Amino acid sequence: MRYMTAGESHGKQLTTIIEGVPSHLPVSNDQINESLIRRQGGYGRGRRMQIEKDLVEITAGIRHGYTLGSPISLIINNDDFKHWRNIMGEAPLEEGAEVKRTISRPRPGHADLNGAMKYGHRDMRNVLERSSARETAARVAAGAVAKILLKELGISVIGYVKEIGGIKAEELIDMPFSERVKTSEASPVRTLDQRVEKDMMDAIDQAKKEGDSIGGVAEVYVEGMPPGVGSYVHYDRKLDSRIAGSVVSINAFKGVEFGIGFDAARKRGSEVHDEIDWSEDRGFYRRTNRLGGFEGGMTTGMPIVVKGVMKPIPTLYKPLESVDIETKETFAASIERSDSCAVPAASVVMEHIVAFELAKALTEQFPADHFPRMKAAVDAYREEVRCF
Ligand SMILES: Cc1cc2nc3c(=O)[nH]c(=O)nc-3n(C[C@H](O)[C@H](O)[C@H](O)COP(=O)(O)O)c2cc1C
Ligand SMILES: C=C(O[C@@H]1CC(C(=O)O)=C[C@@H](OP(=O)(O)O)[C@H]1O)C(=O)O
Repeated sequence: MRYMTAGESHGKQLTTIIEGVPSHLPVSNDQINESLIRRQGGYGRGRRMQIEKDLVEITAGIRHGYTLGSPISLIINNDDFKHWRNIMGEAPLEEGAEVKRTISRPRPGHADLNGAMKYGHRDMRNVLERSSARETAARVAAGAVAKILLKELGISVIGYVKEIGGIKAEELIDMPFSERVKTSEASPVRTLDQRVEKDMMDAIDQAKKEGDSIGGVAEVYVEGMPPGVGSYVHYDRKLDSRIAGSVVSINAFKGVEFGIGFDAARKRGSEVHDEIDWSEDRGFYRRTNRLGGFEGGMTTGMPIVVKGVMKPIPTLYKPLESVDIETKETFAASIERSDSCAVPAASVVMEHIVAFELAKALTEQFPADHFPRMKAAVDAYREEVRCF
């Protein structure tokens, strides 16, 4: 399975094309829309989210509610496009006319300056339109299809917030999956720890009041992955490394941890590794899950626990200084609108990005042309490893 996306933030629409989804998988607009709506929510978002109502249109690859095995094409409209029609250049420029409102002031923390140098753009709108996190809507659509495949195989994935602006949610290792879903959905900041929810909201409000922004940590929790998915035999088949790469590909994500993560650097081996045990009904399992579900680039069969670190939003009402590429003069950027914290929304993005990597790995490991055949193979493998 692989996917590509196209679309500018204020352009007409976003497009996602997913290739390699098995045939005969039931997929509905409603399931994808549920994911898109979840991504738009969360405390700390700016005015743009009041304009957009992300809904998917399926234009290829699905008939009568089932996948065909051919590429799936998904479209999401940008409702804001109607305000940007002229600036986005729907029609070619007339002879001698100039593009209106060109951007010559690169924003610190964004792709603007490096992207302009790389692609030779003097108007940095040509960079920022595509580097915007608006694109994560298209990625969530791909992840929503992956989540459907995983669910049919008995694998559940949920993302939530662990930390915002230094306020940490408690580790709730024993919280059941369904509780994680319910609690995070009911929380305005999508945390599992209701006691810190208000403090997180206050921290967002405070940052916003001061014209600043804050980041945090999102966590994705996965139950039901069979052991041995991924591989140790070659670097680019290690599933933890693929997940790490895809998490850092989310806009503003700067780091990844599995299980106890960076704490492992400060502990002894006996406090880090998970002892192996066996029982008649479970087969082999680990007594603890400090390594977060991976050993040797493969799943252990224990829950996958992965964290992603998101930097504070770079566009600030309290402007940072930069240099105009035309005048070479220093300026302090003033802005019209921005999110002040997008960690709650990004936790939903991360959930879908991890889901896609898991579904992709499973389609590589099991026959994946026809979903019922794939499911039979996964079920048979589960039984084989349970009796190992
Ligand atoms: C869901 C989400 C929403 C975001 N919203 C904003 C925003 O409103 N303003 C902003 O400056 N950056 C926002 N960002 C972050 C920028 O897109 C990102 O920092 C920028 O493209 C530079 O990429 P990098 O931080 O990965 O280097 C958002 C990121 C995500 C995941
Ligand atoms: C549009 C989305 O996020 C956007 C991501 C973003 C950025 O710079 O990354 C900047 C903001 O857009 P605008 O400049 O139009 O206000 C966010 O709203 C979205 O998540 O759908």
